[in-house]
Amino acid sequence: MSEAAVMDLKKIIRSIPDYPKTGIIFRDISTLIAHGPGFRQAVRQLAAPFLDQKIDKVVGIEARGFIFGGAVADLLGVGFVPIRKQGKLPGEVVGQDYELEYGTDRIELHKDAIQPGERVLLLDDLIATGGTASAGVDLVNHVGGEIIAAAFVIDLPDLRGADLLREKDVQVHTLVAFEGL
Ligand SMILES: O=P(O)(O)OC[C@H]1O[C@H](OP(=O)(O)OP(=O)(O)O)[C@H](O)[C@@H]1O
Ligand SMILES: Nc1ncnc2[nH]cnc12
Repeated sequence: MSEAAVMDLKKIIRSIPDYPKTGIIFRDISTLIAHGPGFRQAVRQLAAPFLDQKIDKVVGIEARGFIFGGAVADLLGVGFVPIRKQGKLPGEVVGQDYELEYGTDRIELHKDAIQPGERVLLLDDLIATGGTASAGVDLVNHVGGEIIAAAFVIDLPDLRGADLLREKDVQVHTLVAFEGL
């Protein structure tokens, strides 16, 4: 990073209690991405461990993973591939069901978006239970990509999602952690 002061990104992320339901504290990255220097720092910190890792593709998970994934792909000088919620991608897809901290869902990936053997960095804003990211890893593996790592701005360690990924031998990179739900 340049001479610019290093910011505490945690202070720029807004926390909203009882959203989307009672008991959940929503960690809202909209305040971070609206903060120019904070957003830039987050993108640079997400990409930093991977500058020399010969990444071929960044895969970002809808919707908030697109914001960071697109910027990190640009910084690494590689292509960006979206994983989207069911029914949004127009080409032939592979899909995976998964459980969320607050519900269930299905995500999809274009079958031809990643070539066999390509080195993939998975990106999302936040890891909670790890259900979403784990499904994303499975999709990338299914089309023959090699997951090099998964990177997130926010870790909710009490929900053990990062541990789940590590148990699947995925390297995990996170920038800030919020204890509790
Ligand atoms: O680790 P997990 O328990 O799976 O939760 C993390 C996921 O939940 C949020 O996305 P959400 O499904 O709310 O979608 P959005 O980005 O479209 O708001 C977040 O952006 C992650 O993708
Ligand atoms: N607590 C939380 N805040 C923001 N996004 C989330 N996705 C899953 N859990 C979340």
